Amino acid sequence: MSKTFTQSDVASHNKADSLWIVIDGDVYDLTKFQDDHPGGKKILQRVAGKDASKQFWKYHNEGILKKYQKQLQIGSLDTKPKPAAPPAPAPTPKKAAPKPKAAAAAAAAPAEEAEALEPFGLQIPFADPSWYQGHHSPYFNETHAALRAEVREWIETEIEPHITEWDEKKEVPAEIYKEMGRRGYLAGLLGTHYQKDYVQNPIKSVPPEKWDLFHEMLLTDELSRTGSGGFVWNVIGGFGIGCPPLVKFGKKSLVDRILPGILNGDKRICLAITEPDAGSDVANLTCEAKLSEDGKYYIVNGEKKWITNGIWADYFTTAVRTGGPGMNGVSLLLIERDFGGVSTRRMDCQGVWSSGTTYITFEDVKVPVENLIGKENQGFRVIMTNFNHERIGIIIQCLRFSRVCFEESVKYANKRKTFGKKLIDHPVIRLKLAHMARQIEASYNWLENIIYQCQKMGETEAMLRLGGPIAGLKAQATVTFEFCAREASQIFGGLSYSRGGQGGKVERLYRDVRAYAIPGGSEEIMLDLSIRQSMRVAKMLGMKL
Ligand code: HEM
Repeated sequence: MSKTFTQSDVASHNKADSLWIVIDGDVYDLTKFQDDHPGGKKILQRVAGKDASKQFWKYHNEGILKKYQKQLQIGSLDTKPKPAAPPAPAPTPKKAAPKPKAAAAAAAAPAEEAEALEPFGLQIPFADPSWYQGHHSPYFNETHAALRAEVREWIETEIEPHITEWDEKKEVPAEIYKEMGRRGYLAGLLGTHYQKDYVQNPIKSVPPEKWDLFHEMLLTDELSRTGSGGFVWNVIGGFGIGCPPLVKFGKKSLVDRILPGILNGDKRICLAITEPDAGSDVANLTCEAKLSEDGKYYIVNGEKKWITNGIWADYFTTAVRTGGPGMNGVSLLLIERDFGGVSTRRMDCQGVWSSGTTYITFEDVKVPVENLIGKENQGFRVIMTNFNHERIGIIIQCLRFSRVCFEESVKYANKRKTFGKKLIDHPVIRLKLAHMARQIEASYNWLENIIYQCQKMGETEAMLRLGGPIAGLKAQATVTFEFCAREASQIFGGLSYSRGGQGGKVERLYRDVRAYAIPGGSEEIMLDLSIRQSMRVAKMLGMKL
């Protein structure tokens, strides 16, 4: 914005028919906007011609300026200091104190030699993982820092300002999913190495051969800073659980035919397992697939419920019954919408509004046998393997949402005053923050350890040995999220009871809590499994009691 004004220029626009104000040295013309201002026009007229920064920040958060700046800002005051480099995010993170040769070799350096990375972000303790604040980490290096800067910039400029609007509309523009493909993100979110052979544009900031599971974790984590389960599930929900079985167990011809379209963001895929009468009890699902007499097709009939992204999906990775009762009669089929006989309708749910939760019916859908994923009647194992990846995704999202609740609370507690003091100066508020932080950090450290184990173990070993801990951490993460959403809501008071505005993120996340605590294995099932599975495997491996 190149135009500059003096304080007295602004002061002459102090009436309803020409209403200018100053916020942080920038000049805004609110003449037309005043009638649409949700806080009312009189309140704006009272500060017309003046510096209203203090009043503005009392009632709004940063998102409002980002959203309206282009439309309303007409220039800046001549007294505004020339912009210094923005405080965050740091554009090109470097080592804090690089040793000779260390910077270049950082990505490959053994963990114990790694230096702390430069601080990044707002530096609010616990609002980001500690390695963002210059703490040492054996897991993260410069390629992670580069990805972090890339994703955060995109989220802060292109995504966050629109999140509330998309949530209310219950839809994210299709263009955003396409952009996920264009940026190469989808090819790195499959719990595997980076799928570089299937994408036109690999990720800008990380060479494919350097990609590891910590990049994947970081990408999901930064997407979750939007504070919207609906957004995260829209862009990676169906994909992150529907696509890995195809990549890991699909026939090469099938993968070669459909994977490029998915990873480049042109086609969408989802996972269809849950049924009206079979949630966590996957072994008892009833959607049937009968082999045709000529052995070339399966004919699929049945219903699926609570399927994320189903209304927009081109492909459905679907659990079907091909054999007798129980887990040994279950297979996985890749059903294509184009086959016909697939109907989808949106379900109205408590949370994750923009994720497109769907009810699906399959009526005499003819599916070629080439679309079988894995072996007939051995789909249960594929589903179980996939659950670990799904649950890790849920854990990452829940812990970041907990951080968002914490961050929003800290910022608000530092500006809101009650009984003559800022909220942060009341011990009872600090106690709430402390209980949030201790749970977030303990859970996150367990998460890092599990990601590291996944990185080191093979698929089958990870399924067996990590199934228990991942289930336990999933429960831990959803309980932490529920706690943080509740406490943040208490700190925000009425502002988190109404939608939008300063408490908007907290209100939305509070609504999203159950979408994390129930699917992917409910807390009760997870806690039980965490012990059962861990004991079973330990016994196999020689546990002595
Ligand atoms: C660029 C200038 C401004 C814009 C774009 C703007 C925009 C908005 C928006 C979108 C809301 C709805 C709530 C939200 O989403 O946060 C709102 C609420 C409000 N605004 Fe503004 N506003 C501006 C300036 C001001 C100023 C200068 C004041 C005070 C002098 C003010 C006072 C309020 C109040 C009291 C509310 C209601 C807050 C609540 O519901 O708790 N606004 N504004």
